[in-house]
Amino acid sequence: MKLYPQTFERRDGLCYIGGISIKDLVQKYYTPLYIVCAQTVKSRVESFKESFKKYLPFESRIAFAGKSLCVTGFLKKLKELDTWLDVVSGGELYTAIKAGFDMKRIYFHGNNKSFEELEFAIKSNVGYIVVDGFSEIEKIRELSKKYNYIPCMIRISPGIEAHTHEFIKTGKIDSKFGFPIGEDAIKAVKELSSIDSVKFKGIHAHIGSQIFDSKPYVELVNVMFDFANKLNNEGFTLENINFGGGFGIAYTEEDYPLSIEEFVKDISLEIVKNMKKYSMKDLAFTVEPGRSIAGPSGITVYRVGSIKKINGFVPYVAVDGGMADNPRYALYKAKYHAELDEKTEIFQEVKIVGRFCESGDMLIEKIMLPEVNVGDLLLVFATGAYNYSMASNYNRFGRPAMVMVEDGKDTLIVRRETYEDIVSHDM
Ligand SMILES: Cc1ncc(COP(=O)(O)O)c(C=O)c1O
Ligand SMILES: N[C@H](CCC[C@H](N)C(=O)O)C(=O)O
Repeated sequence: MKLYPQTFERRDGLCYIGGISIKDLVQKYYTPLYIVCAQTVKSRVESFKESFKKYLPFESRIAFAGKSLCVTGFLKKLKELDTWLDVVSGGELYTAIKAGFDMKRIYFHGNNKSFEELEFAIKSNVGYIVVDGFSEIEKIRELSKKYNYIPCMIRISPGIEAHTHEFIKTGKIDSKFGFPIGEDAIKAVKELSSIDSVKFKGIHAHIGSQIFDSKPYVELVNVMFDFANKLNNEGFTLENINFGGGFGIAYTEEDYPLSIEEFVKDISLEIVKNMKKYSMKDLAFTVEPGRSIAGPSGITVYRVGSIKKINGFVPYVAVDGGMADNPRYALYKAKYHAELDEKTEIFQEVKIVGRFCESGDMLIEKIMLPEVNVGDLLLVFATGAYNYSMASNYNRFGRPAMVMVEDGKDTLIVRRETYEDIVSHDM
């Protein structure tokens, strides 16, 4: 099934991932449990790389969007796979440092970076600070008194509407992110370049997330080249154009996003056309996939703790997690696919709810499952991105553990939070 991580399989009535039975993993690490399939991560990264190699005769960079899953163990895996990285906070940057990431391969984003975060990034020698607004330019001007090399790009809002959830559209002109393309963006480049320590490196845009087709990207490539050409005409040279992330994934059988290769092909062909049209050279191109690498690599395992049947209504199946480890239904009415660990024969429609004190604490509004009993293990698929990274301690539940599996080996990359962890910040 397209929603399964690559190494997921059912054998003799049990589910396996990375060559290990989920029952065994749960015995060792309890529930809820996030499981990451390293093989899927690897093959999705390779898929980006191979596709660019095939269709783009220029340098390409795959910068993993840390916001989708930023934990040391996961970033170490990406480092092994030789990716770049996009971070949006001092905390994500610190995690990258802990993972031993090459700082030169980091893009530092954010619409309201603090002075301290900017200084931290400059001191850490990050590859690029992606400047997001005029207030940030003033912070950089101040920092230039102390530091003599500040590599900057600008984020532009390109005026492109991607068809996705309203909350995750970011390319519109009326957006909190970036400089509106046109006069403002040109003014930003001029102001930045007039600062002695600043080395202007290029332009970036991100149009939104969970996008299923390549049309808005093709439009984006054209808009970015048109703008790059304007900058060239004003005397500015660029070394990098970054098209952001947003490549959609399937959460249910009804989702049909383009494959990684299809996205990359369409983007690359448009880049090639534009390079010719404007006779440009010596440019590197970046994409920042988060969800499309981390998402399909992860599953979450819960244990069913209570079942409530109400005459004439769909039964409630409550698991030992919910909106604090996966807030995406509460935020976006996001849909997920789930299955039971040891049973496959479809039997009834149920609602999957969590254990948090909120009626909107739902994981799946409606799903057909086999007969469910208290104690069963429920697997929710495609939870690798924006689950752990958006998790909270609501109701003072600890965040679940995360384990990475590969070739029959399991590695704990996040330990389960204890009661002590939960009170550890209280004074
Ligand atoms: C600047 C930037 N790059 C990349 C991403 C990654 O998006 P996605 O996880 O949809 O690929 C986002 C948004 O999440 C973003 O804001
Ligand atoms: N930061 C991304 C969206 C992240 C969406 C993510 N939080 C989700 O759960 O889908 C953006 O602005 O395009």
